[in-house]
Amino acid sequence: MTPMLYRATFMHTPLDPFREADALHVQEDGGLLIGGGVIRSSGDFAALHAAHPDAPVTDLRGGVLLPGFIDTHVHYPQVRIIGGLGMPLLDWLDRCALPEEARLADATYARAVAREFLGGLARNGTTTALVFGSHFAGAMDEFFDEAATSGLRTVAGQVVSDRMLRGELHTTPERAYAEGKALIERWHGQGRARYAVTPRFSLSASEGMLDACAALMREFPDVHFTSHLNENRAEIQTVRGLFPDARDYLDTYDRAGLLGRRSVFAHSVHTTDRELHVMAAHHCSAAHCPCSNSSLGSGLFPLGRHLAAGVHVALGTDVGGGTGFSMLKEGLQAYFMQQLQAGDRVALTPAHLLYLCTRAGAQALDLQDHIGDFGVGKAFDAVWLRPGAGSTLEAVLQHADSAPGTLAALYANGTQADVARVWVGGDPVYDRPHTPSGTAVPAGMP
Ligand SMILES: O=c1[nH]c(=O)c2nc[nH]c2[nH]1
Ligand SMILES: [Zn+2]
Repeated sequence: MTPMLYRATFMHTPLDPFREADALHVQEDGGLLIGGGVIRSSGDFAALHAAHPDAPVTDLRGGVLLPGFIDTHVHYPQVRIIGGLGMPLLDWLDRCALPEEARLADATYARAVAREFLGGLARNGTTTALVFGSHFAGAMDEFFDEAATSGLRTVAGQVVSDRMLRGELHTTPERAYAEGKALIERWHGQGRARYAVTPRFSLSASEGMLDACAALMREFPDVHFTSHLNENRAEIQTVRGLFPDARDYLDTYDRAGLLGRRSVFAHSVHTTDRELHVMAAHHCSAAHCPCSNSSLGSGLFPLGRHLAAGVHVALGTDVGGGTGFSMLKEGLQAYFMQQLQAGDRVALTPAHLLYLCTRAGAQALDLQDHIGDFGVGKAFDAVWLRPGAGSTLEAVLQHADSAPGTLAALYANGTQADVARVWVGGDPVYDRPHTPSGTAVPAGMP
């Protein structure tokens, strides 16, 4: 297949800015040579064009090309209930989330929701997501089927619970195991789909249920694991009462054998030093969800303590406790929340925000060798941000005097409307309606 040459100003973070200086790599008027959906070569456009004069050129000047965003915590059944403001977690679950999740018993309803959900990801430049699924196996088949059509990368699993929710959402450990096994055999590794074993949280999962999850993890060692952890004080108190022998919330998962480098715990707002130490020792990741934490009033995520303990951190939108699919907004909110920290503040730079939205997510999913940056050999998963003509963001970018300044402006001002085109594995998965081809470069734009 003839390779394609993409001409763009691109930025990415192949290094971890929390550990290394100069993690933000910027290529003004750059080129990315793509063959078979993979980056074959990268650098200065003129040099690449001279070396590959026959490669067709896609001109993406007049904007910025970034690696596709990676959302490490987002609920598929909750897309229609975004915006349930004014409640703490457990009330919000009872009043907003769980009644809607029960509706996914209907496969036709589930399919429509899956389509809306996947469309929301793609329109916002998210190319990979760790997706909290539905309690219904049938709804997961609908989801994976729609995900294949969407072209997005998804790591998703049936959510399992056997107490404290609503009867319709409960299952048994035996059934959870059997349905999970069938779903893994049907979907894990098919195209761009992967499976995540997903007990909702220890509050709604008995020891027997967590053991059933662990049995799946043992039988299929390359699947992922995700759940919630230490989001809300009332939740933590309830978990303490349900697991009197556990040392803490994390221990409820640890005792079942559910911690590993593919384990992602959402929220981790009130996590103790002991728990952080154990998470780091097992190479677990935390999915920080700052919009959700703000909306549900869950608390200020202790990023500094996670980093100091060596716990890997990525970002999640947590739709629908969160407020939408935009990873730009999520990054900005992460920055805001660090600004509001009293003592333990981590000053997040634009490079940190880009890293948290891209490569950090890849690492949380143990997919850092395949996605997350524009290194040679990585899949071409990308988002082209190009503000609309006459927009405020266009005006700001025209006057940005540095690459970090441009990136900061994208986080401060960028929305779904600025996402012009999105690719996964070199395949276009979203094209903004009525987008000019990208050949005309507004004066002053990068
Ligand atoms: O933010 C959250 N959203 C949920 O749906 C959920 N379920 C358990 N814990 C949760 N937290
Ligand atoms: Zn969640």
